[in-house]
Amino acid sequence: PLVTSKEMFQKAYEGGYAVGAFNVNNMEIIQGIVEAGKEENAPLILQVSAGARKYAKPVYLRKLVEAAIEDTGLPIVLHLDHGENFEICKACVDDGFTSVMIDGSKHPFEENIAITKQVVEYAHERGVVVEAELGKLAGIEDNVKVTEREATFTDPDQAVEFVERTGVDSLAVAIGTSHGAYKFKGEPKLDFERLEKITKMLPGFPLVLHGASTVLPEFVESCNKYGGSIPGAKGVPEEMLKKAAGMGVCKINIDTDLRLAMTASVRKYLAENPSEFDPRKYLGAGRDAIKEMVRHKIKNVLGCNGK
Ligand SMILES: O=C(COP(=O)(O)O)NO
Ligand SMILES: [Ca+2]
Ligand code: NA
Ligand SMILES: [Zn+2]
Repeated sequence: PLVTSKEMFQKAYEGGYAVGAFNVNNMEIIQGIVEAGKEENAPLILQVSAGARKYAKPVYLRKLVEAAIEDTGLPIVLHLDHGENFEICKACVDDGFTSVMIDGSKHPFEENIAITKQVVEYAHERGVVVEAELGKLAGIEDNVKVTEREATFTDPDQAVEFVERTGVDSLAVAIGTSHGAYKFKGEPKLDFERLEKITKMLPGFPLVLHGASTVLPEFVESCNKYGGSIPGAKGVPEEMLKKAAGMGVCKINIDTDLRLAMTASVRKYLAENPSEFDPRKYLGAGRDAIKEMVRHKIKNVLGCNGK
């Protein structure tokens, strides 16, 4: 059924595991993810960004998610990822989403609180849960000195005040991750002391980890081998994700690993089958790769299989 993440996160928190939040843009991506969830009997969060709504049109994504629920009977959350303003959050609440993120992290603290409260009020009245964000995800570690970079991370004391004043249901925290395939220049590192402190100060409160793709080497190598060029791509080691899942993190966002699984497989298929031109062949190969990757994440990283 279509569900909110309320119970999902409570169970995840108590069970010391996390639920996967996978970005969706088309049929094959959704099918790959949902097939994996079915095989592992896992709850799923299918998240739609503003870009996905523009690419596929809201109605197609909504109907595809409805189809996934009808086809599998899994508990599935339809979530808006990185809602930039009240309007898009409202549109998704009105559109039947069960969860929305209002990403006010680029605003000053008080503005972030104000816009988040506005979304919480509208969403809660309609039984929809809200994710917000405090702190800025680090950009690529270019010439930003560590101290400056740390300054953009989530402040634990502010997090407590933010949650109390907004009534938000979950909070995305910045502890060193960033979006995309180039997360670290040097050794991957997350600020677990900070995560520990936030977890202790907000016991039982669900935290969300963005920018959590591992940037799986097998797909990076395959992309580069079959005509791609993504040198130096690097993500979050799976051991770190497991550690975070055992703490207050209940939702782990994965988009880049989906993109790499699809892209690596399509490149490989086309390179190995030059005379093939049936989209079902190469999109099917991408779908299979996504399914296997998501199964691996559910079983070996998130721990939400059979939950
Ligand atoms: O946070 C994410 C995805 O992050 P990745 O780029 O690491 O998959 N979406 O909101
Ligand atoms: Ca943000
Ligand atoms: Na957890
Ligand atoms: Zn994100």
